[in-house]
Amino acid sequence: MGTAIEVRDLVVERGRREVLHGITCTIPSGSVTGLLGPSGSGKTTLIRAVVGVQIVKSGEVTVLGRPAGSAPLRSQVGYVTQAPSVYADLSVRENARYFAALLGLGAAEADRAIADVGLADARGQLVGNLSGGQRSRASLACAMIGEPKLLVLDEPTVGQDPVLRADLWARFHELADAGTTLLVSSHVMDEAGRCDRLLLIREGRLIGDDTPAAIRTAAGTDDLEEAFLRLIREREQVTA
Ligand SMILES: Nc1ncnc2c1ncn2[C@@H]1O[C@H](COP(=O)(O)OP(=O)(O)OP(=O)(O)O)[C@@H](O)[C@H]1O
Repeated sequence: MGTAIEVRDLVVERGRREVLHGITCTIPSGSVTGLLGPSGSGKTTLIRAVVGVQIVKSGEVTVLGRPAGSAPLRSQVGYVTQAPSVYADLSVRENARYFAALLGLGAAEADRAIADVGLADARGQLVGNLSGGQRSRASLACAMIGEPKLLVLDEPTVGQDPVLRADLWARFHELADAGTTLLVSSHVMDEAGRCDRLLLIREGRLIGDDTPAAIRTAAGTDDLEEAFLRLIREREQVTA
């Protein structure tokens, strides 16, 4: 398994305050990596650096062997922000066909992506009339068109019911099995166990980078939420 993302000594300032303090990690190809951490810990900032839309103070981010944000990566990286990025005045199908057309792809690709996120029955509806959870899935469908090699998803399951969340996670793993790399942020600990690997971030620092099983073993608990808390306490003792 190769490396899809390599982050080295990444320091980022936002609003003249340092919010990432030297992050180093590698993310393997063809896997689902979860980026977990409390609100404000720096998940979105790290994601933005990976996608190449974040000004960085120092350090390096390499994606699929190229500097993050470089032009050849544009068709290979799908990014879904927390705010759905679809057109409210177009239907689900029109949105998907528009994004497919930008990549030189046809209606079949668009329809497949819509079905993949469970929106086939709502494909004719205007996005502006969808529920919040449906709108997020419409945005996800558009990012999945063209089978990008890397899919970066910022809290993709917020607002989804348990059945849909399970379906989406199953789909993420199917994509990973087919070779796609997924980086998925969440602050919901019960989703952490669904990932192949976890990056645990707190206050702009990585405090865990391993498989869920290894993190549970290291922390001496089966409960990932408790494991995260123990890692935080250990850190605080080390730095006290
Ligand atoms: N545009 C901005 N200008 C200044 N500071 C910002 C900006 N965006 C985020 N920050 C700060 O950067 C830090 C990290 O924010 P970030 O959005 O990366 O956290 P997060 O872990 O994604 O949070 P959440 O789970 O709430 O989305 C926070 O302290 C936040 O206040």
